[in-house]
Amino acid sequence: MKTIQVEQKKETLIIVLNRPEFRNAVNFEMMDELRKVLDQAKQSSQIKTIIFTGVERSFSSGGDLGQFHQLKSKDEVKPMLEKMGKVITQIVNLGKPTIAYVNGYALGGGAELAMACDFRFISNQAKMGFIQINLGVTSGWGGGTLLLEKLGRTKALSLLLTGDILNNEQILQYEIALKEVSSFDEVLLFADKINSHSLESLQAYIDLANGVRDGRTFVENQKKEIESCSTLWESVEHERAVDEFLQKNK
Ligand SMILES: CCC(=O)SCCNC(=O)CCNC(=O)[C@H](O)C(C)(C)COP(=O)(O)OP(=O)(O)OC[C@H]1O[C@@H](n2cnc3c(N)ncnc32)[C@H](O)[C@@H]1OP(=O)(O)O
Repeated sequence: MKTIQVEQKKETLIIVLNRPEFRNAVNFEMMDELRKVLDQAKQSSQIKTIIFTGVERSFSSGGDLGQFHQLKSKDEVKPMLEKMGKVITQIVNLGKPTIAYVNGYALGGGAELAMACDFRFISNQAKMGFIQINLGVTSGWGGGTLLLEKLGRTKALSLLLTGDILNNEQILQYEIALKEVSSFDEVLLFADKINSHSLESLQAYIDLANGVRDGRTFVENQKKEIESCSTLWESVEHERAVDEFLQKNK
């Protein structure tokens, strides 16, 4: 892969955006490579959690302005937005837990990518901004909608309408990130903790969360819970865990 590095550590797939000379800006090639690797991650029974991060001092500086500024008309730019929009949808509907480790700048489309993940961890160097409005446009990959969904109207609009760039402390105040960490290992530990559970139970919870996001009714989602809980009841993990508890308390 030319624009991303991909490494599997136990049951976690780590995708590192790797265009340091452009502060990890997303270009067409990166979109293709992300699409391919995410397809594989979705299918693989060996991968439970996916982490996105960037090389050096940046998570991602957003869309590649050099490449995309050549797209002048609405008809030219729309396919680019749709292409990356599909990658964002792929992440959002991956059916497995996803984490963004924001290790530096996440600007414009870079912030949209980070918002596509279930969790965001940050370093003390993290800076996030929906700066599209400063360039006279809006978010265009779905990240504005994700920000509104995750932060609520007031907080999200305050970022989208001002184009402000938040530092690490402000990112935490806005509750955009779960935690600031001092090293990537802490993010891996969180992933390992998730991965200690069965893929089926992780997928069931992700499906439940997506059901709430997509406006499934309570009764529809409750049916999903009854289905997943009763299916997992028959699993070896459940049998063993309850046996252990009962033995311990004899
Ligand atoms: C899809 C729509 C969108 O995403 S709109 C948002 C687009 N993104 C931006 O406007 C952010 C542009 N970049 C920056 O503000 C800065 O580069 C940030 C990320 C703050 C890093 O600053 P700093 O560490 O000082 O690096 P620098 O500006 O000297 O950049 C180094 C080289 O990287 C390049 N670069 C940076 N960002 C992009 C980008 N988004 N697209 C294309 N190239 C980018 C710079 O041009 C610079 O290149 P060079 O070394 O001068 O040849």
